[in-house]
Amino acid sequence: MSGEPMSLPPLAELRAGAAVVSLPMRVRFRGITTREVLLLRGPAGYGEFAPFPEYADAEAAAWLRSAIEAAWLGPPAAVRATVPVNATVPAVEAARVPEILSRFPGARTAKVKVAERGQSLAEDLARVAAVRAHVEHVRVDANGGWSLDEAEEALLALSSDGPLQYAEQPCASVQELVELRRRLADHAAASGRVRVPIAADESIRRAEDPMRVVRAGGADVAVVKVAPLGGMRALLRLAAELAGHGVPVVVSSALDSAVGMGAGLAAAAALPELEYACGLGTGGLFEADVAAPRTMVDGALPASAVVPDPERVAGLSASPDRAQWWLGRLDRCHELLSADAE
Ligand SMILES: O=C(O)CCC(=O)c1ccccc1C(=O)O
Ligand SMILES: [Mg+2]
Repeated sequence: MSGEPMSLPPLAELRAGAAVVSLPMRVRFRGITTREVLLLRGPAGYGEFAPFPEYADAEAAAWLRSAIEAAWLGPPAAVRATVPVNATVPAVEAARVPEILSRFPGARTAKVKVAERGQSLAEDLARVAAVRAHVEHVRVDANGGWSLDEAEEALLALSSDGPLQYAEQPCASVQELVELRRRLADHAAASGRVRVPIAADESIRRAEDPMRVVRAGGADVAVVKVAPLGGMRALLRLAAELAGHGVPVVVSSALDSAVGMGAGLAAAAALPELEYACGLGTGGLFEADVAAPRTMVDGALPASAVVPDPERVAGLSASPDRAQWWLGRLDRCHELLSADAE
């Protein structure tokens, strides 16, 4: 299924190089304030196994495949040394926008979270306006939080005083994305303005998903993440297939630690075409990380791997019961991958 033959290391080898950390976040994001990560050490470097806790083992197994690729095989050949990234602005009040943007020095693109549960369109409009005052290209991410009608209304309002680069997952289902894209095309034709492009994120989790949403006519752009897709090489194969359909990709993080970010940056650095800034700048959302933060220069990050700092890793160690939980998950996902390989 993964294409590239890569033999599965024995479980004992994975366990020997495993460390579980818990990273504190500066702001609540995706409903969480700490991010747990299991680091793996292999002959080619480090890998990150960090599926969100609520994911089932079958889905989490793809993340393990990705971690093993990073630590046992290493990155694919790069065609660029640095990767432009976007600022990621959580659903904070507009007054906090300058403080958030200051963590992304030189970024010319910002992604703004919208449609947060319990918030209003007025708050989204204020947050996006505050971002527009500082950043050239603005995209929004609703995480599927709008109904079709809400998305139509919100996107027209949010693009009334400046273009949106795209709207990421405005509605939850592929069908809604298709219909929204149609409605937005009608508005564009009637107003003479450009249509707001749609990017699919949550609609793309497994390797077969992106082609499904693209064929249905639900996406102009594909948000792709290394770990859920099963690794850097799996992402590159997908990007090539999408390029054949005229759909560019945006490589993003899944709130990765500095190690996991290395895999995203390496995949982005290996893409033949890179049209958009990548969502790989979220390291700044952590209060502490397993390695010194990469330095963002002119809105870009170096694509090189980092080595976790043992002192930081020790200081960020998860509690013994959380570490046990992660090791149990590692065992189960390893078992799933070995059944797959038979
Ligand atoms: O794309 C970015 O700018 C950062 C990554 C990001 O937003 C994200 C991180 C973890 C989980 C979900 C998402 C998301 O894109 O919705
Ligand atoms: Mg998203």
